[in-house]
Amino acid sequence: MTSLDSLDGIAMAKRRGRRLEDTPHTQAYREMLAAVRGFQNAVVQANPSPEELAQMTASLQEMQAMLEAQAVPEVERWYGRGGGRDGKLQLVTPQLRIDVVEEDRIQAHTVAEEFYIGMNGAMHGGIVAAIFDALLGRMASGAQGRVCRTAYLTTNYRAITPLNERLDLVAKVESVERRKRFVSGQLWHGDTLCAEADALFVELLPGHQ
Ligand SMILES: CCCCCCCCCCCCCC(=O)SCCNC(=O)CCNC(=O)[C@H](O)C(C)(C)COP(=O)(O)OP(=O)(O)OC[C@H]1O[C@@H](n2cnc3c(N)ncnc32)[C@H](O)[C@@H]1OP(=O)(O)O
Repeated sequence: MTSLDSLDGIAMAKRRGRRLEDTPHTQAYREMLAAVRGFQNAVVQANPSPEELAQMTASLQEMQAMLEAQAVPEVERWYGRGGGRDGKLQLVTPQLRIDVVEEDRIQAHTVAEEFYIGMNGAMHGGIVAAIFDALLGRMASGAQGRVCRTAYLTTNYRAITPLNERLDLVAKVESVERRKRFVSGQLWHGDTLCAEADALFVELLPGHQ
């Protein structure tokens, strides 16, 4: 099964949402993902020579083939799992670290590395929105681990979001109507409000993808 073959959304989310157990093997996977993050940061900052580029491309193609030989169906993958206070094993956003979890409020922080650059030292706006999607989605899921999907997410960009600096995040449940959770969030750099978002998450019903 590939990611194109889908299970019931609730069943998939319950299996994929579990924290990845700690074994030497999964620890090695965590270390590889951390190395990929480091690599991504180096890629966006370097202009290598043609010889270096040819060498790196050949190495990457070799590594890609190793990974492709070990591909597993989505439901068995370690990527996207994790959970806990250090967030998920993923590369889409900077690592989000959850500091406080309450029933209707979450506090978290992150530091976005160079890979997430838009222009002129500012974080890419799509990444800001992706951070809110992850954090507000976590808020909507709550302690019960409700399986929700984003129906809409509106982001307002108030000031540039700097890279390589601590950013503080807060998410709140504003209201709940049946399956709908209206959630808001803010992203701060010190005393500066960089961005804020509001979103609707709808809880899935059995049988929904
Ligand atoms: C460290 C932190 C990181 C950790 C992260 C862990 C957590 C990870 C979290 C990751 C999170 C990432 C998550 C992602 O990124 S999910 C990926 C992005 N989202 C999607 O792909 C969702 C696509 N859309 C759908 O699947 C359906 O439309 C959904 C499921 C949303 C609703 O279809 P469904 O058939 O189920 O329901 P319904 O149509 O009967 O509607 C139900 C109610 O909702 C109201 N409604 C619906 N849409 C809208 C709208 N746009 N504006 C206003 N209202 C809207 C509607 O009027 C009705 O209201 P009412 O009549 O009841 O009053």
